[in-house]
Amino acid sequence: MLSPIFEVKNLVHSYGAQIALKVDHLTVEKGEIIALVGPNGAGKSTLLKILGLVEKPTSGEIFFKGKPARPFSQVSRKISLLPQQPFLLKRNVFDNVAYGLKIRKIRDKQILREKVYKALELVGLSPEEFARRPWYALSGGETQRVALACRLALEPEVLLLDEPTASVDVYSAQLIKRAVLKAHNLWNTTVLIASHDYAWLDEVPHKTWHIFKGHIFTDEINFIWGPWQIVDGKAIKQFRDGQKLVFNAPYKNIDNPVAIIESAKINITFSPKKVGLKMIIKQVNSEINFRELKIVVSLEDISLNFKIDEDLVKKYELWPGNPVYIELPGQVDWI
Ligand SMILES: Nc1ncnc2c1ncn2[C@@H]1O[C@H](COP(=O)(O)OP(=O)(O)OP(=O)(O)O)[C@@H](O)[C@H]1O
Repeated sequence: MLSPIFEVKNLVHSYGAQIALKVDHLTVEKGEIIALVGPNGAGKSTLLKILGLVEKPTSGEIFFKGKPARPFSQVSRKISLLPQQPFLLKRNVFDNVAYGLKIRKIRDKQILREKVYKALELVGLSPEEFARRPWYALSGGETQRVALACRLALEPEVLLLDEPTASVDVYSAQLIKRAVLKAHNLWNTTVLIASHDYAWLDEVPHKTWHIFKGHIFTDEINFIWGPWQIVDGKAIKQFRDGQKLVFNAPYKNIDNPVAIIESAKINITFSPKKVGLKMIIKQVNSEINFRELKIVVSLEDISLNFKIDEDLVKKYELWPGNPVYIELPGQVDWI
């Protein structure tokens, strides 16, 4: 069996006294597209920098295709990271895209031209129009696409994208999405994308990982933020509409505890007695497979997602805007 493209063991990364990332064990398979989602400061960029081998973890091991991968080593050339705020070199677009290729000893002018033009076309920039443009004569969206072209020209085995659509318009965001999927199709590139743009991510990843307080959750999960009132071993969240959520309280003291619920433990109650938490359906997406749909329900500041059989969606008319009654487990994890 092939080794995973990445394996991470006992990784801890701290900035001073603060632990930004703690991963006991994690694998990424070749050709996977994984979305990393989580609030600001969760540790997404830190994970991408460590996997990109441009930051040395405080402790722990990273394996690339089964071999130890050291930061800044030769193997890092197979991995390309597009940081949150990419910068271009003070030269024209062609020279920016050609730069990484030249470092990799590609000097033949014809090959360079072919590779640069192909990368520009991938990101939807006409080479005739853009190749000779200086770095300062580009819009924000064009700059981001040139920065992506610089990475795609290298035909990376792994592409790590940190908020690739954070400061671009819908048009550029769609072109970036198309380019990433094309790269994946052309070279079976493994892609990890940190993003807050859920609409953009829709239908891109094979998997979604949640990152929170430096921990990575690889199952489909949901977070419920407080404030929680702790009474007699119970944690209670009160909604403005008078409804309440009650879970077993965390067994140890946690600052601002957040409840974690696996999607697999969330159910809709179809009983006419209307028991459970009354929530509103926000989205029904057909992304899983043809028998199951992904449904998103919300109430005030909470939003939950889980899978549901397509037949039930039709039978009970589970369309956006309709109310549903949700049953949650009494026992949840806390972080
Ligand atoms: N160079 C640094 N020095 C000190 N602390 C840092 C540094 N880089 C990140 N941190 C801290 O580490 C934690 C994780 O940061 P990181 O940038 O990985 O989060 P993130 O999930 O990418 O956030 P965002 O969505 O805001 O980009 C944060 O608390 C951040 O303040």
